[in-house]
Amino acid sequence: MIEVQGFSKRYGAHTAVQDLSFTVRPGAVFGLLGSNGAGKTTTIRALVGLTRPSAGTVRVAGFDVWREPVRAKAAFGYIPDRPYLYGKLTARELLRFVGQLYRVPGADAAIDRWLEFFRLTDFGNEPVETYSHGMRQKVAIIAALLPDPPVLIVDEPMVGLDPHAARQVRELFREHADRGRTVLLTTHSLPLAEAVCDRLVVLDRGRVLGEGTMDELRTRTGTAAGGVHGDSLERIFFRLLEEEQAERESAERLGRERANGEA
Ligand SMILES: Nc1ncnc2c1ncn2[C@@H]1O[C@H](COP(=O)(O)OP(=O)(O)OP(=O)(O)O)[C@@H](O)[C@H]1O
Repeated sequence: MIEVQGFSKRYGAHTAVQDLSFTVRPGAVFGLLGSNGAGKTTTIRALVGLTRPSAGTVRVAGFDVWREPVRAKAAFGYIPDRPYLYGKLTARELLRFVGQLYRVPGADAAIDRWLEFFRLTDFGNEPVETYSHGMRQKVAIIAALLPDPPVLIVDEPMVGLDPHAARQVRELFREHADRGRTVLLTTHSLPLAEAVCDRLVVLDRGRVLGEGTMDELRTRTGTAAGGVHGDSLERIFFRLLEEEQAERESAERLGRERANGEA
């Protein structure tokens, strides 16, 4: 379970996220979508204990991440958008280290299975610094999933992955949730979000433009009819952005008219 209540983050005068609330229940994959700079990574960083909220609370598995960090952190796996991995360690050494940290029973056998799954077996004893971007991403994904965490928090999982691995990862997230676990992910891949997410929130400039299931968002934006297969979320996404822009322009126009009237 993930609970975000009234979360805001300010950097000086700039508000990166404004009053964001959502809940992700066990069994669900929840997608956090939005344009560049919308506030997705900021939200994820608050949830994993890297960015302190300016206001509001963030809870994982029932624990406030900032009041009970150790208990909260034991409950989630985190796949960052730019994973930091100890480059001098081999993938096996690094993953054994993670296994020991989380006291994963039978970690060695599980690591072998994971390396095989991601076609990394032949590279398992090579230092991670020699890995390609996609191979590192796979190691970061294994590190997060090895302890089989109740909550999985993922920032841009598909960057650098080949199509085969991208499909494997998409299925892994779905299976993780289907086993009663909680998955939160951010992505720019609308097809991924549409295929795997049960609920979505669309952010722009730190504010929520829309939240709900695909069906709820279709109804809310009136995008149910037409289009080609698989483009639903794209149409929803652009409709929400258009609505927001129209509202902003109308508010600005009103402001100008008032100012002119008073002058
Ligand atoms: N450490 C920081 N100091 C100042 N401003 C920051 C900091 N981190 C993020 N921001 C600002 O907060 C806003 C949200 O950034 P964030 O990284 O959360 O966006 P994002 O939705 O993840 O974008 P992207 O899709 O490009 O990764 C941006 O305007 C960014 O410039």
